[in-house]
Amino acid sequence: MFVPTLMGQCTPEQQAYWLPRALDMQIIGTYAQTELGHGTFIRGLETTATYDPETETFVMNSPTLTSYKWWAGGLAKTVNYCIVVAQLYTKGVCHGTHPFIVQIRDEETHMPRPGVKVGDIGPKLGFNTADNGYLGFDNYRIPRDNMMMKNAQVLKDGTYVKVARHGKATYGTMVFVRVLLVNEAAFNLAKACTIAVRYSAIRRQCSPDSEGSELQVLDYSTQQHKLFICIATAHALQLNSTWLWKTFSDTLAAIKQGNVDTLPELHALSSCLKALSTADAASLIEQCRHACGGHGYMMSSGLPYLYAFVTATRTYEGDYTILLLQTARFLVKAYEQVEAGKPLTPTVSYLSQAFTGKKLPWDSSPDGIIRAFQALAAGKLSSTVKSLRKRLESGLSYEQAWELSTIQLNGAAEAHCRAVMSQNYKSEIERLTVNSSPNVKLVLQQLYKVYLYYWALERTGDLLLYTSISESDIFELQLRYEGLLKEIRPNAVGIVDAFDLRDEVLHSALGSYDGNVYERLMAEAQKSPLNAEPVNQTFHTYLKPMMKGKL
Ligand SMILES: CCCCCCCC/C=C\CCC/C=C/C(=O)SCCNC(=O)CCNC(=O)[C@H](O)C(C)(C)COP(=O)(O)OP(=O)(O)OC[C@H]1O[C@@H](n2cnc3c(N)ncnc32)[C@H](O)[C@@H]1OP(=O)(O)O
Ligand SMILES: Cc1cc2nc3c(=O)[nH]c(=O)nc-3n(C[C@H](O)[C@H](O)[C@H](O)COP(=O)(O)OP(=O)(O)OC[C@H]3O[C@@H](n4cnc5c(N)ncnc54)[C@H](O)[C@@H]3O)c2cc1C
Repeated sequence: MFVPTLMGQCTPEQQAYWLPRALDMQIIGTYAQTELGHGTFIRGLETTATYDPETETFVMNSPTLTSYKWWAGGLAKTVNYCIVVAQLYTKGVCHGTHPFIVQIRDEETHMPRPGVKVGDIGPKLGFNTADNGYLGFDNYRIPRDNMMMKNAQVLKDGTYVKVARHGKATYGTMVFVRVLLVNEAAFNLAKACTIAVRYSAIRRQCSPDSEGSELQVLDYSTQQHKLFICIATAHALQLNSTWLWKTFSDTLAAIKQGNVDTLPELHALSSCLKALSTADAASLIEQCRHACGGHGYMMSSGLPYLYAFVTATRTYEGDYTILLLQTARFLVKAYEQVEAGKPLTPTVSYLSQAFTGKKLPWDSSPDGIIRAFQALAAGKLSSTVKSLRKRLESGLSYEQAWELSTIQLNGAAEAHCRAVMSQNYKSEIERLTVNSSPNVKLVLQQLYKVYLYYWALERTGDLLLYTSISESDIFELQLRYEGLLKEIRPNAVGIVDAFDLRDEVLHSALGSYDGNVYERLMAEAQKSPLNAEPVNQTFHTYLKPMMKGKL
């Protein structure tokens, strides 16, 4: 995050100075925004940067314990520089949060600079290869030029000058990383389902009849139900990630031309896609672990590490709930635009035909299901706006009405995101397979149908509310879904092999390409320190005395 922020928040002159040093690893930096007391609420950050025109410096200070920077990766022992997000004060006026480049350690000795308190925040659920740290300032001075001045400046005399064309320019790095995290979610879910599907092809357990041999667990419908949605979702996230990256790049290009019109939609998309992709990936990686029984619980399976790494992405770079609420803000505005007969931006254009007051006729084709997801999202949004307005009419303020409606707002945002993801998934597969062989087309179509049927069956309650789907339609869809799993089974291992993930990347005794699971599990077990000697010394110091009643 250090380099992208230098690129996004520095003037060209500042980039010319800092970027080569960062890219050359002469300086190592991190992005320190979150504090002990605040992560989500950026406007509530307490670290201060007060400009002193006498010395043309900013005085960095941590006025409270809760103002200590907390969490930044590499902060504890690795970095010697930080991008610090602090409340900017000049001429006695606070201008809100701004980014500053702050040296925290000596470039030669690596000792913390005087006035800087820095350390490690301690063990975490995962991510323990990163030294996430804390950072406090005691009236620590930095040169005026260390304020990142692309979007705002403080002149030598302390005059504050706003440069950015849009109010949230300083939030740009977060949008960039959120876009990257959708790809990260896809990549890690692909690893987990490669491990689980390969292992499920090796593992034999239970024989349906006394004479027969034990079945590959991948043959069981319940195992296919656990795992094939994981494969389908890995593809869905990858294709949405590529689509979102293009949307991001187009928006950035437009902003460079002075046009910020598409930024609100990008913020809404990056927020909900980051939220859903990281949450789906984390829960499906856990599902892959469930599918591998006891051996899935071994660190040597690679699955606990993947889960611990990915579940953090649901929180950092914007908590799941918070980001969905950002998307909901955008959706409520879109609803008002429909009412006013105004044009809509592409990803919410389906709303213009949605509020008919009638249930959408159920159509179980892939396009029909995508339309149903859109109807579901529109229905939830409409119901949410109705709740908001009912609360406003009761005399509540907008903030109070909004807060009371946030559960529904999040539901509407999640439904919208599912509809967008489903639409992108199908259309990207069709675009990319135009010249593919019939077999490749068939397999990829089967996978997006798994995704559509799975989520339709997960949302039958909502579909009954907003479409004409009947009990028998649901019964038929369930049968069709279960039949589709059986069609995919023969290709399942080939499909995960196609992720082309090397053993060194999988780090898994269960998922290695050669399938020698049991030999690898035993080999990993031998590495346990407890196997260094036949009798551990704790027998003599604890067990034996206890057995003799001497403890
Ligand atoms: C090479 C591959 C690598 C990939 C990486 C994988 C490995 C990564 C490994 C480790 C990395 C971990 C690093 C983690 C870093 C962090 O976690 S950094 C800290 C992240 N923190 C957050 O995300 C905080 C979340 N909070 C916020 O973003 C904001 O507080 C907020 C919730 C958006 C609220 O902001 P605010 O109160 O200022 O604004 P609002 O009043 O809600 O909205 C005002 C209007 O502004 C619009 N808005 C808000 N944010 C943005 C934005 N980012 N872009 C554009 N517009 C934005 C918002 O829509 C409102 O507009 P409106 O008034 O028109 O509705
Ligand atoms: C592994 C990891 C790495 C990280 N790396 C960095 C880094 O490099 N740099 C950095 O600056 N930060 C980093 N962070 C911090 C991260 O950005 C924050 O943890 C994240 O933004 C969430 O903020 P928080 O922890 O204060 O949680 P909070 O915002 O306190 O959330 C706690 C709970 O309150 C809820 N909540 C909060 N506000 C609202 C609201 N308005 N409405 C409804 N519910 C609400 C949340 O949904 C959540 O359920 C990292 C975090 C992790 C886990």
